[in-house]
Amino acid sequence: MSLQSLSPVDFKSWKELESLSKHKFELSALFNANPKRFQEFSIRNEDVLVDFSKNLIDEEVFRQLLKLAEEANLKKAIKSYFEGDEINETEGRAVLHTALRTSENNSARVDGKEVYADVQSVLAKMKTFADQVNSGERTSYAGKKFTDVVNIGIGGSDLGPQMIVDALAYYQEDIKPHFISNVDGDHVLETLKHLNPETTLFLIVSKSFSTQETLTNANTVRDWFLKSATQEDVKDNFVAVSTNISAVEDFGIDTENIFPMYDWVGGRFSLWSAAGLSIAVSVGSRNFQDLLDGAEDMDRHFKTSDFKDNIPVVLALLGIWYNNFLGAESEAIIPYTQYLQKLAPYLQQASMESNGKSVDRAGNRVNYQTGTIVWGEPGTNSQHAFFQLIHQGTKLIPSDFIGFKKSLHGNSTHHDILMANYFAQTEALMKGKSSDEVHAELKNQGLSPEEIQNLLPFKVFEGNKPTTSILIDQLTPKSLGKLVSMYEHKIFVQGVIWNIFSYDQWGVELGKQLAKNTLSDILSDRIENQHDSSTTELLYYYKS
Ligand SMILES: O=P(O)(O)OC[C@H]1O[C@](O)(CO)[C@@H](O)[C@@H]1O
Repeated sequence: MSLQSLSPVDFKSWKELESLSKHKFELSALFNANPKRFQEFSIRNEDVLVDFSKNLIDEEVFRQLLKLAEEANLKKAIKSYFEGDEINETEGRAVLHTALRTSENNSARVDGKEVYADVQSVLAKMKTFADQVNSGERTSYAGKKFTDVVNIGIGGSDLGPQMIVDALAYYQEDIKPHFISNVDGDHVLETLKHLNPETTLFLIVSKSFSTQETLTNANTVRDWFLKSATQEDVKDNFVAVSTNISAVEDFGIDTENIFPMYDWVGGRFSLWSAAGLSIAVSVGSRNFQDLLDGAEDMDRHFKTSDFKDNIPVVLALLGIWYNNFLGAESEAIIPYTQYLQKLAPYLQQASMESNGKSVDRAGNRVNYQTGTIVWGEPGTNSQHAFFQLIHQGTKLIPSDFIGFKKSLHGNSTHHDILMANYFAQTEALMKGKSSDEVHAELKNQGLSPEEIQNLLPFKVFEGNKPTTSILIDQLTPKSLGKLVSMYEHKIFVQGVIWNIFSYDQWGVELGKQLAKNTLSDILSDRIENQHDSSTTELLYYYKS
């Protein structure tokens, strides 16, 4: 069953929201008017607290946003998503990354076909592999314990695993992880410079096994490896993760060393699959399972909670409110932990490759905004980089502040300072600083009335900047699984309401095609392909 094609602009709630968006939402006034605002606009789910009370909404806006979800038939869509219907219609596929972490009824069905046993057997193979590598039972061609593992992949075959491995560095095994994604030879050679072929394990991850960057990098790495080893040794140090088994075999990888992926798991949602082998190897199979369990907890919450108490649904609706009604173009992700420094780049692909669409499910050009621009950096670094613009610039940038009650290494002096900044920033963004306050402050500093007048406009903070505080007990594999799953479902909900197909990515194809022609022009004596004059001149300049 496919998702229905309903344009959101035709919904009654959409029109209501349009007229509500003309109101002024003063956060301080809203808090003063409702002493229970925090209680009403926050959701607690086990170790996760989401406080969305510092958003530019009142009770009526929230009610209409929830209605919007109802009118978009979200309930039915969630059912189709979890039941493995072919909701990725343009590619004729189900979207079932959730099946990779389900334990419910020992069952997962894709278009009516039971896949649970197969998923579990791949997972078991991954865990055994990771355990054997980490215990030293599985050695390199030289009979040595692996000291390094290199993931070669790009996009979803890199960003998710890399983000998780980085985020869980505290839980890391002895083996050192590396990631090669860009087809930038300098980066490949820079990485190889520090590696010993006798103790390095290579994981080639490519769902299609046809991605130019990954295959080029894999070939370069294999050539480097063969300078010290033989073709026969490839089977001990190279492993592949792919749906394209025959292409992997052609590359020379032993059938035993192939971990399958599924076409019903999109690349950008594949970290839970064998594409996450670098995670299982880096942090161990137990932690990988905890990651899956955490994601499943959030899946359950998403599937069963009323929309008003449903974290992914509420986050998605807030995003739609800012994007479609208040004119925001982007949203910032600000984790208050360095471990999550790759979260924003990961979410950029997950969100922007999914919802960066301008054609609705009926094939018509949409007449409303869709996917937002996602960006961010960890606090407090971001405070010293781009917070000036969030505080005093002209753009509306709703921001997610992700913080943890406890640090991992237990240094409370640092953690309290870090979290003081987390709380202070959301408060400062909301409250701002009025001209009266600035006036009093400058007067106290002994400035003359004229000096005060000159300086005052620059020191005023308008405030009223929206933030959502996501406060989690501690960064563990389980809580991380929950956090990632939460954002995955937020993306799904937004796609349903925007009436777009979130799970294809045709928009990346054109550049790939042109790059092939351009490469042939670079490699041949003459430029044979038709280009615009700018590109032609640039190519001549490059070749000269
Ligand atoms: O795993 P593959 O097939 O090499 O693809 C890598 C990435 O390329 C894309 O198809 C496009 O960028 C992504 O969706 C995907 O994650």
